Amino acid sequence: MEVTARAPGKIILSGEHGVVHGSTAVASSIGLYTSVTIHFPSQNENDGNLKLRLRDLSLEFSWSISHIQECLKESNKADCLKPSAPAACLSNLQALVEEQHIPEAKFGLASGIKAFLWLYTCIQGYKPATVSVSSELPMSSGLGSSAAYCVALSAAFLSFSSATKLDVGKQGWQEFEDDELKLLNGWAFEGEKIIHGKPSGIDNTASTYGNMIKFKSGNLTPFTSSLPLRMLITNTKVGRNTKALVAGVSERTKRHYEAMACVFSAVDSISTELSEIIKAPAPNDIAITEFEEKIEELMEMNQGLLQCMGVSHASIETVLRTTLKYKLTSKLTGAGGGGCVITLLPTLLSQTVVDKVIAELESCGFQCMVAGVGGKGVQVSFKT
Ligand SMILES: Nc1ncnc2c1ncn2[C@@H]1O[C@H](COP(=O)(O)OP(=O)(O)OP(=O)(O)O)[C@@H](O)[C@H]1O
Ligand SMILES: C[C@@](O)(CCO)CC(=O)[O-]
Ligand SMILES: [Mg+2]
Repeated sequence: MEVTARAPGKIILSGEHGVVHGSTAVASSIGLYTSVTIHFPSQNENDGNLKLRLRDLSLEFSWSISHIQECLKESNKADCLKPSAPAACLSNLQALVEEQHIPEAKFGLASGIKAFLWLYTCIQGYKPATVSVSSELPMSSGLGSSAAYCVALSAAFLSFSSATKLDVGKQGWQEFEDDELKLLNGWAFEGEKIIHGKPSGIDNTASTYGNMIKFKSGNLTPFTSSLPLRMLITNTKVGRNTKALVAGVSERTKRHYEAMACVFSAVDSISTELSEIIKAPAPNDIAITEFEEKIEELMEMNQGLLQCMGVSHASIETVLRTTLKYKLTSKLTGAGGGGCVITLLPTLLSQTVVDKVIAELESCGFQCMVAGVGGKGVQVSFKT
């Protein structure tokens, strides 16, 4: 028996970083997924091990279940209905990861592996299994790869627990009930904390629920766009780490508290206005341009404030300058410092211009894709 869970990545249209400090932010899921399959061995296959296969990286990690149980005394007490943090056993999780000799170039994976061990043992306990992960999302690039990973892991593990009422015999993708989504989002948030340090919860919430969300201080308001929005996503391929960028903004806030409070307040107003514009009744054909120009102006203002926070990067500035040549507006998305930039593609923009701007961005070594905004959140599919 096995189950596959898939969880989407996200883009933040406005409010990243500010949201960690209490500002409103607006995010949307995108149609790129991380998938997690969990397979419980038959009696013949059972070697008493828990295995994690990261397919895209061709890496496999394996621990004997009895060894994990000995190390993680804290998760022995966990209740799958109550998401909890590994406070007292973080160093034991660290030791379980260190014994796996992760290649130095992939060192960022250590926190993801810790999150996996914590979520698995708290939700599933001490059963041998093979968990395989594959992803369409570039890792560490601002599209919420860490959140999609934590949401897909939590969904797969909870699918085989008493906490969910899914139909194991049903073919095809199925969705969770509201209370189940809340629980799995809670576990994914615990995973994100292990990876990020101090996440706001917006990324895991966007991945869990899908579509568009307004998010402030842990509170979610789902909404839909009155018009389809199309974004060009440019991956600068400059690697960065969300934890370090979030910590950098907090340091700047300590140094310049009053000034940063004003920046966060401006971010809050921009996100609130943006969500009002996007969800307002669809404009007629003449007003579409005006509607898109308002979104562009708010994106540009938000980008200016992200520069103020110190999270832009030379590669991001190159994307901004390049798209501006075509009268297009862009902003960084996610934690910044490299990673991905989004550019609104107006409805009336010709394909010739889209092709030209993509060609110019790709000639700088960047990678481009066009994404529709919104789409389904987490789903699971059983195989008997
Ligand atoms: N498919 C995956 N397999 C294993 N670990 C993953 C996977 N995807 C993400 N991770 C973990 O998440 C980390 C990247 O998270 P990080 O938050 O820095 O980037 P991001 O989530 O892509 O961007 P952002 O948070 O700005 O949206 C990786 O170093 C790894 O620990
Ligand atoms: C930078 C940040 O605001 C968004 C990362 O996608 C961090 C967070 O909210 O957890
Ligand atoms: Mg992340």
